[in-house]
Amino acid sequence: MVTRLSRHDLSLPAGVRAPSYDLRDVTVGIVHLGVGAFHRAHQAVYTDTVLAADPTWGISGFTQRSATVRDQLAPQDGLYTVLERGAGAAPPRVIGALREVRTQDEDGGPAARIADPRVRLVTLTVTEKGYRPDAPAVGRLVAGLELRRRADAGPISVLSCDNLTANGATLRGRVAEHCAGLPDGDRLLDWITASVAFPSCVVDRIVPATTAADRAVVMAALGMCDEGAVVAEPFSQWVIEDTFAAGRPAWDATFTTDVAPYEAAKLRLLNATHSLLAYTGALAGYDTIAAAMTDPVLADAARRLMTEDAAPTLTLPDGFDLPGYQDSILRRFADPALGHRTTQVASDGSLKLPIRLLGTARDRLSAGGTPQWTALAVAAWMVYVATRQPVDDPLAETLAAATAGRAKPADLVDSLLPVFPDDLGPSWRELLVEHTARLLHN
Ligand SMILES: NC(=O)c1ccc[n+]([C@@H]2O[C@H](COP(=O)([O-])OP(=O)(O)OC[C@H]3O[C@@H](n4cnc5c(N)ncnc54)[C@H](O)[C@@H]3O)[C@@H](O)[C@H]2O)c1
Ligand SMILES: O=P(O)(O)OC[C@@H](O)[C@@H](O)[C@H](O)[C@H](O)CO
Repeated sequence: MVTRLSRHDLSLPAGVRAPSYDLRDVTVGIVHLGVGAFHRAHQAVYTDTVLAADPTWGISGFTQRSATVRDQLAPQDGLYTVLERGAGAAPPRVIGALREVRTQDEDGGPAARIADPRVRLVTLTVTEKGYRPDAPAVGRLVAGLELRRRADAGPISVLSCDNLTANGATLRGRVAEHCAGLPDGDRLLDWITASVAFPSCVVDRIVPATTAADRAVVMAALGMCDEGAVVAEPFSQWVIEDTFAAGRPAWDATFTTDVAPYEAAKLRLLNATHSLLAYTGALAGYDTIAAAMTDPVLADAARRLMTEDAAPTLTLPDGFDLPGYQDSILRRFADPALGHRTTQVASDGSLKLPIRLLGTARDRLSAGGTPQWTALAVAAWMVYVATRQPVDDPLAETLAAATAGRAKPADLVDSLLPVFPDDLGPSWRELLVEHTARLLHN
């Protein structure tokens, strides 16, 4: 039988990097909500790197929807491997930063941990869905902040690491809305205003869902079974607004006073293009983003979405190398090593498109421009929704009902436009109808 990765046997083969600190020295300073693949390949890696110098920033991770990740990681004492794939990949690395992994019902859940005075930071990766009013993550966070207030456990910071616009301010807004519905919500909100910081940050690393084949590669490298392994590209970036209330780890990140220019560049260039490739690629029969990038028509559309539509809307940080950034995005997408599935990136479009694409469309239209490639991406989503039922989206039922029997391009566009928060006007609708007609007749 193959041994399972655990702290009792960390005799890893040469070529596999192990934690450089003693796991027994690490105490918990961070509570993380949503222990998905991305957290394990991004924030937990940055944190792992600082633990030798400061072991007070271990992570207590709480799963949000199921016990699967707890069952994968708890028997491994929170240890797991990050396997980099693609040009310049580093050797496999075992991460020890996750010192606890629990479901939200265990040991008082995240609330009890957030009330612990040694905890000074809460981080979240709960997807775009996790910020909807019906999602539980914000309520769990607020319950923890209330317990912390009552325990007089001191200031704390809350850092959203999801792909949202102004993720810190957005989360602060959701927290305030949640407090407004509580019996003693005003008192809690006053305490939050005085004691809790919500810095914004921009996260970037492509981390596809782990497959059984990935786990087999990790097992061959480790000589041990690792149920919690994650696969990532070598590239990693984190730009963080440096406004923490109770200290922070000395992460090897970019700290700044204003993340907004970085955020717009990342969402409107990288994520928008990712969505374009996901929908047009899936409609053309490509399984992965890299396969879609082998199609010259789609690769050209990806470049032109960035250069013709998104770039003119951006105010870039000083010294930002725009052509280099755009080239690097296309190179990253084209790397076949990752196998990022078009259907994974295509999920939750009703929530992602307003964040990634509609800001560019609005800005180009109000400047008198014609955002052709942005319209192509949104039209491709519309055709995808109409032809790939059921789609993976929190509004799946609404989308199915809206598009049922809508075979004509104009009808399809009119059935789906109300899903978005803003009406961008008749010329936008016309652009969508043109692209939808072309896609439906291809
Ligand atoms: N994977 C990437 O390449 C990547 C890169 C940058 C940013 N991100 C951000 O991280 C998020 C998670 O990505 P991932 O790859 O870890 O996905 P994943 O599917 O591996 O994990 C998703 C996590 O979100 C939680 N979640 C999902 N729906 C929720 C809901 N309604 N309420 C509360 N929690 C919910 C899940 O329980 C899980 O912990 C993304 O949505 C994105 O915002 C991901
Ligand atoms: O993770 P999601 O579902 O919000 O979006 C899918 C991808 O576009 C995204 O994860 C990118 O890979 C990532 O944002 C790169 O940093």
